[in-house]
Amino acid sequence: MTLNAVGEPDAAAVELRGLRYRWPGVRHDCLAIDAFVLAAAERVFLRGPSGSGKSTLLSLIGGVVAQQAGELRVAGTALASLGAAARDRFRADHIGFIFQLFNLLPYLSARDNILLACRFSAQRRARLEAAGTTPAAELARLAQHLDLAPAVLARPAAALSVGQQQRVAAARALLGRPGLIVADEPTSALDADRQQAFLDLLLRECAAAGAALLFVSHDARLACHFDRVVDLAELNRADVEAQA
Ligand SMILES: Nc1ncnc2c1ncn2[C@@H]1O[C@H](COP(=O)(O)OP(=O)(O)OP(=O)(O)O)[C@@H](O)[C@H]1O
Repeated sequence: MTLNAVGEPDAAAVELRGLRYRWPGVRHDCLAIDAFVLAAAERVFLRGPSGSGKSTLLSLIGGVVAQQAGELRVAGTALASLGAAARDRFRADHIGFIFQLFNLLPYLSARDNILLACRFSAQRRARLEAAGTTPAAELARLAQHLDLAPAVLARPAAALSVGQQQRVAAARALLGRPGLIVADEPTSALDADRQQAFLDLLLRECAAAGAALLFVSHDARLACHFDRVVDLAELNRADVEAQA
């Protein structure tokens, strides 16, 4: 358990109860989860067969889609109490997403891609200010840890290698110290050595920022680096076979 500035336990990074979700036009629930908690600063490896609902769960946690039943809290806030625009703002403030294909803006420089995280979130900027730093200084610190040289930061995202894009996506997720980092198969495009190096960096930065990490991967070799392994096929009571 982690304590906040006034010595109280931090709210769980994610807390869900009785969650159900059915994609529009589909006859079966995609997700039916009785309970799942990701504690503040906890690191969970989420696995499950293809089609078991991992990306759907991440979309719900990120407020990209809205749950149809049950309770879903992120950093203590019930997402059902927020409209779509407020969920977008909440995501920008509190969640750093790293996607499988990184979702960088190709014509913006690596530096501007990373700074976007703070441009869209006053809370991220405020957290850095409270820590006595600035987005530019924090970017420089992260870039050094993530082995992104100034010449690389100046290049358009479209001109970066896959490994560089991945580290830029990680810096963008981490900038402004959100309490939750969500990573959807971020290592699938890398060879084994670079997967391990990237995971080490991500775990170190999450620990330094006190951020919880929800990491989706098919690669069981990475699971030993996490506090807990969760198998969505066991957690999810929806009839996934019926959806196939
Ligand atoms: N936009 C959508 N509309 C309708 N059905 C969807 C949509 N997105 C996903 N699904 C369905 O929801 C189920 C779960 O998909 P999801 O992408 O969450 O699985 P996953 O565990 O992330 O799979 P993978 O490991 O292959 O990425 C699948 O049956 C899929 O076809």
